[in-house]
Amino acid sequence: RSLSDIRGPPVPSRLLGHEKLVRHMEQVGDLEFQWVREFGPTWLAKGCYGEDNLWTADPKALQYVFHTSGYRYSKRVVAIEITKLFTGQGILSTSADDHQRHRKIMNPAFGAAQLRTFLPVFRRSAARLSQKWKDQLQSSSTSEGGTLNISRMLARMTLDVIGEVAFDDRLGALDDKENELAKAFDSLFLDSLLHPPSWDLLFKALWPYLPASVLSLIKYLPTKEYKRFRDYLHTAFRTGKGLIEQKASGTEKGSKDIMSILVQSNQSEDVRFRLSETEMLSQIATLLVAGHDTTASSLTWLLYELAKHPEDQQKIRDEIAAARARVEARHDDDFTPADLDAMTFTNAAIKESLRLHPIVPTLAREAEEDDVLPLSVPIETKSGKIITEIPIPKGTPIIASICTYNRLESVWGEDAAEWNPMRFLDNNKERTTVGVFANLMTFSAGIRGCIGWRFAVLEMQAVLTELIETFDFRFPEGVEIVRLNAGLMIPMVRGKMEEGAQVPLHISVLR
Ligand code: HEM
Repeated sequence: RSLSDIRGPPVPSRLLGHEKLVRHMEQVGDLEFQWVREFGPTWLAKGCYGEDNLWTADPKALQYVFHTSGYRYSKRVVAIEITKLFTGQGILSTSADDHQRHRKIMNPAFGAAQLRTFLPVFRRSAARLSQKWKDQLQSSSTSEGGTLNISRMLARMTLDVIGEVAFDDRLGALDDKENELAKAFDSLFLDSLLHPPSWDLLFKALWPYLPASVLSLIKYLPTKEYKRFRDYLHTAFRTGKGLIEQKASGTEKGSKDIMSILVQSNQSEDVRFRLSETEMLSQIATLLVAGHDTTASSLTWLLYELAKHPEDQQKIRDEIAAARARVEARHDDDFTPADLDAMTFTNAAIKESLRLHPIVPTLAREAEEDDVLPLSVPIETKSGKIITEIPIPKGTPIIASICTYNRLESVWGEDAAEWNPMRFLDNNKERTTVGVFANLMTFSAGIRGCIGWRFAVLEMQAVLTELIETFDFRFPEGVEIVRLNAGLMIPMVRGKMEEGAQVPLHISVLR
């Protein structure tokens, strides 16, 4: 079981391997797209200190690692420890046994029936955002509209949404520039994880060898990265403490928000399997992070694509108008989840944007035991063999290139790198089924797949319909958006990186 016969790019540094190259590449996916063309969807690259990292975008391999194998491919120490810095001991940073316990208690809050009750909140919040943008446009632009950075306000709106549906709390991030949580979150990942220096990469590569007592001190390191995470966690815990006390006091009986369901679910669990208070607080920090910026970024990329493809934007607007007519004919106030699901082109556009812009571009796992990784696309080894399985030694890191899988020509066709929502309406194509949604890896797959994917899709549908009914979006001339990798994929304007995350769009009001 050696990976030495697997091909891969030449190693630029014995000490840093490909790690620095990958973490400093100009745009998400640039190197991986090139490597797939050269070596096929599975290749070998080096981590720090010469560690073998098996990269794959192969559908069968991904499904095997993330879905079929259960917990046999675990999260890596570095990923867990970094996640702990901003979510504490929540579901995202747990290992196998604990994870099962967390997931069981959280599942009831994410069922389809529960989700339906959130739709009015999504729609109300989207309408508030519309009004906010209208006010901003009125004060700053001509009758033809004006240019706004959409990413910032979308993030504040989704923060308000998660506050309301998860904790039944009005965070007020959209209206309050000084909102404490929103400020603690602003640029958190950019400040902490973008372009890490060599010392940090080498330091983190040592974490798997440090005892737990030393790892628990990492959060106190005085650099900006660790301080930002520490401040965020502190703010999230403070916000969460009051909420938990409120819910546990029983005054909230019958509440349908995520946290109330979680508290009830926890109380009805056998004492041995309950979540501790710290774990509950960590869940709040986790939901605040995982449940808002992810959806906001995905909506940002969707509006960016629609601004670049005005003909598709119009198609969506027409579809919304037809659905609106049906809603009015039955004397309803607003769309139901079924109305939103029936907008076929709109949903195809949502899927296409999630495909091209997965905001978690890579995920790492580690083989718990010796194993054989199956491939759907055979690869040629250095010695000239064509193989469809790779024997892998215990401990091998598997790096899933989600952004590459989502653009693999063998899955998506020759135009895989292009925007084409129609691909999701062409049902004749035979496809593998990877991931939890639409054959995409954007929400990951299997037992650790995104618990909130239905939530995110419904929120995207609800917000998109409001915004496309209300505004016309155009992409401004002379602007280029680049996709930076700060753990999450962040959009920035070329030449204006110092201004942080932004997507400026020209917006005019339609109604
Ligand atoms: C478009 C939006 C979203 C995307 C692209 C996304 C993506 C992901 C991905 C890739 C993972 C796996 C992470 C890993 O293995 O380390 C994940 C996990 C998770 N997501 Fe999402 N997510 C989104 C929205 C949401 C929302 C709205 C919520 C909650 C309201 C949420 C809650 C979670 C939680 C709790 C986990 C951990 C699940 C577990 O470990 O069992 N996500 N998400």
